[in-house]
Amino acid sequence: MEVLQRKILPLLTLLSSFLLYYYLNGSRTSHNGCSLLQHSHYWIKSKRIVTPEGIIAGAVEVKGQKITSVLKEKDWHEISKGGHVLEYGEAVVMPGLIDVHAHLDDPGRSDWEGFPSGTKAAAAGGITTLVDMPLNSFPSTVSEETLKLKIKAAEKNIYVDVGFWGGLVPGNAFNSSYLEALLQAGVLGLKSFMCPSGINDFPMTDVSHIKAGLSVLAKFGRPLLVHAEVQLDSTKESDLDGDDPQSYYTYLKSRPPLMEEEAIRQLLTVSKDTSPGGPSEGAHLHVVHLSDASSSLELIEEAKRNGHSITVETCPHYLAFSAEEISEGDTRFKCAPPIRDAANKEKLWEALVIGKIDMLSSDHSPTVPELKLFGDGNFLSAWGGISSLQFVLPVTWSHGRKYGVTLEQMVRWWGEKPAKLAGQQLKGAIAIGSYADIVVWDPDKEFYLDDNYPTFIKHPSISPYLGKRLAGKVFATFLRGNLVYKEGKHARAACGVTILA
Ligand SMILES: NC(=O)N[C@H]1NC(=O)NC1=O
Ligand SMILES: [Zn+2]
Ligand SMILES: [Zn+2]
Repeated sequence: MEVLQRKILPLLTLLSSFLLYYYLNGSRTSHNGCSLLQHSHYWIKSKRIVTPEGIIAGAVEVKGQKITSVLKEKDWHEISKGGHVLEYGEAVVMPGLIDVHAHLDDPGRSDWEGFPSGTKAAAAGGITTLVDMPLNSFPSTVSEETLKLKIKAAEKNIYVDVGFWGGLVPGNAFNSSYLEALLQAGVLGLKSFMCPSGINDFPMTDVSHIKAGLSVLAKFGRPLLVHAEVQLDSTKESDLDGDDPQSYYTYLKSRPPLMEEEAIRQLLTVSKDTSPGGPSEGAHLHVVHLSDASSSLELIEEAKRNGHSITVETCPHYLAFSAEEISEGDTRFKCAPPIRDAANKEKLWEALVIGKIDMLSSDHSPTVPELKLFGDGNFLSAWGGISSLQFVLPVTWSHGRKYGVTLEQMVRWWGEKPAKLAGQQLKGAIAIGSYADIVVWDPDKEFYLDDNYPTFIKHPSISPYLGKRLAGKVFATFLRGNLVYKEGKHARAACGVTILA
């Protein structure tokens, strides 16, 4: 008995004060494991909060899932007494990124990426909402049934919110009730390819399919996203006979800017249906991953001037890299449309900065390392797709700084515009009533993306960003009020939700 008193009691006292300390300091995770923070009512305080009304020094109040107030420093002191405060100093507080173009490959190809690793990478990169593409998973999301398989695969496996695009393919394009069932089941819009997609159960569409798709989308007020490249007679494989498949220039030759230009020219013959008073008014056309900054972009400008409901995105890889720097056989850089020369890159930045390009997306399209064919470095047969999901924030910022990019522009390209495209009114802004989807990051902090950097994508080795020095480090990511990521660590439970229209 005396032993018990002398030895065990002090230990118990120590243990309970330890537990009490953690409880009071809020370092304990939430009871359901969704958050690394115990509080559900708190303030995020910083000198640089990016709001729709400009950058302010102040605090954002979060209660449950929503932002309940946004106050300037001078007004904050009075009201906040007693509340839990997360002090972030000079770090930037802005809306979590919305990536409207990611291939997460679940179900069916989770060896390529999958919902758990893809959404963990997103959270670590400051992305709080992803819209998953209908292809690269198996089966492709082209029907109500296949959407249900997506949703089932996502449930309890996603660390950020995930919405879905449905596929517009020749097999469903002229069957309006079938397409309506897919839209009613909750896809945020449709996606189609004007050239072979590289995926057998996702065949390409022509403008007649696209015209039919737009007329159905008009009833739902949702967009069609199009991969705008068409095959030309002049770019048949046979014309490349004798060209070195390990040379990036051979690949460039196989996909000239004219492929984009011609596709967009064709698209505009049907996007005019979306104009006010047109037969598909209410529908919207969105050109994904534009690479050609010359004629293709001019055509889109013309369509906008003529009242078509049309927008365009480009991706960080077209803004970060140029053909000149891609080494022989380095298929990490292979994507479609291809990364073009440095002069084109300059023009893309210019168009983005002045608003001719509306927004950014990752087009994260990973695969298994074997399909990148690093052994023989054949650009013509390796998988085309850039792995980038976790890095888009620092990549955009690091390269954008040279072009005078502002924090407000970062929010426009990665928050406001993509939220609008995906129909998410409660996302993409630090505003009262919006979801508390927030990223806290340091724009000045530089780092090497090396082995010491915590990466969460499934196959980091296939990403062309590995080994690069970047600026812009994510400290913390909040999703619907939950602190889901903090300095290399995720909340235990996968508490993202599926977003259905
Ligand atoms: N299927 C697929 O992901 N294709 C994508 N990859 C790429 O580089 N461009 C694409 O459209
Ligand atoms: Zn594409
Ligand atoms: Zn894609």
